[in-house]
Amino acid sequence: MRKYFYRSFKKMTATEFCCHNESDVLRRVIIGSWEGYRQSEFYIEKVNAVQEQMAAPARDLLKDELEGFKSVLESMGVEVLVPRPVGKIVYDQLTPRDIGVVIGDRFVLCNMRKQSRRYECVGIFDLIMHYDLSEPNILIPPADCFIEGGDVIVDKQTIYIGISERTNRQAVEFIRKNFGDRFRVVPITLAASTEENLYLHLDCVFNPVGKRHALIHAPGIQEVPAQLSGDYELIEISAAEQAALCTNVLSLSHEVVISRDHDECARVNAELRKICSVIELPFNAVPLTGGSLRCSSLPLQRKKILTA
Ligand SMILES: NC(=[NH2+])NCCC[C@H](N)C(=O)O
Repeated sequence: MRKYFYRSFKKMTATEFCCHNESDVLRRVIIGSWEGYRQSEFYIEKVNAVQEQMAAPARDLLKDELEGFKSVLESMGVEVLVPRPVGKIVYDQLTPRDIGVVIGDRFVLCNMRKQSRRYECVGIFDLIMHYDLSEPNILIPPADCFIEGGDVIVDKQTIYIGISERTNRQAVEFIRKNFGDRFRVVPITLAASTEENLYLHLDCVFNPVGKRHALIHAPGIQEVPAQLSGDYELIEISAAEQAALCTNVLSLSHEVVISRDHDECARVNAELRKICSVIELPFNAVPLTGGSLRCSSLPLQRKKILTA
């Protein structure tokens, strides 16, 4: 295993993009917005099996839980931004993770597979367009490249990319071309979803936590790359735990993680408590749409303190 050490890094301006590690200290994040959820029946597209099978969450519960998420983040010193409701053509802005991703000091604006999510990014334009003309820091992938942020994990000088229902091989080429000089790029092909388990994005089956651990549901990956067992101490997640989206935690640092307070996540939370502190949050509404805490958050800035 490679050795890493921690040190404090240069000061960042408020608008700078910065994400080098999944568990660097979170400074600035966009979270899901419940406002405008399912405004117009006409534009609703059930985009995954969970949405097909479950009743849609109540707006009041979405509001309470997302406001609870915001309060916890703010109490931990994180600046929280919320997308502006786009309007009736976008029925769901609960999981901003997928519409963009910060890699290093650049923002990739994602090409979404599902038509109902194609214009979701309009809600975050005000939050990402900073007019520093010296720096082309927002990348737009080519038209044949589908990529969603839930399939992209940046950690320890590596970009892991899930090849999934939503992200294709062209995404790997695009990422290699733009970031290959600075990051190792490791594609991970997800297994086909089963009746019980939806393997929608990489972060539903794999997620680094703490300094050197990672949560993993190996059956959700076609072939687990050797790098993963080399780089991490892996914590295995059962099928029932995967279905409850137990991998989908949000790291605030390598010392603190926010996880779902749910019976099915109790064992995983106990395992996590051995390596960091765990803030357990009631979060049952967004998971009825197929995402959990990682999906409901889009980090724009993490203080880079882990260097090789
Ligand atoms: N990063 C994630 N796992 N996101 C989950 C997204 C759920 C969302 N409703 C969709 O199906 O597109």
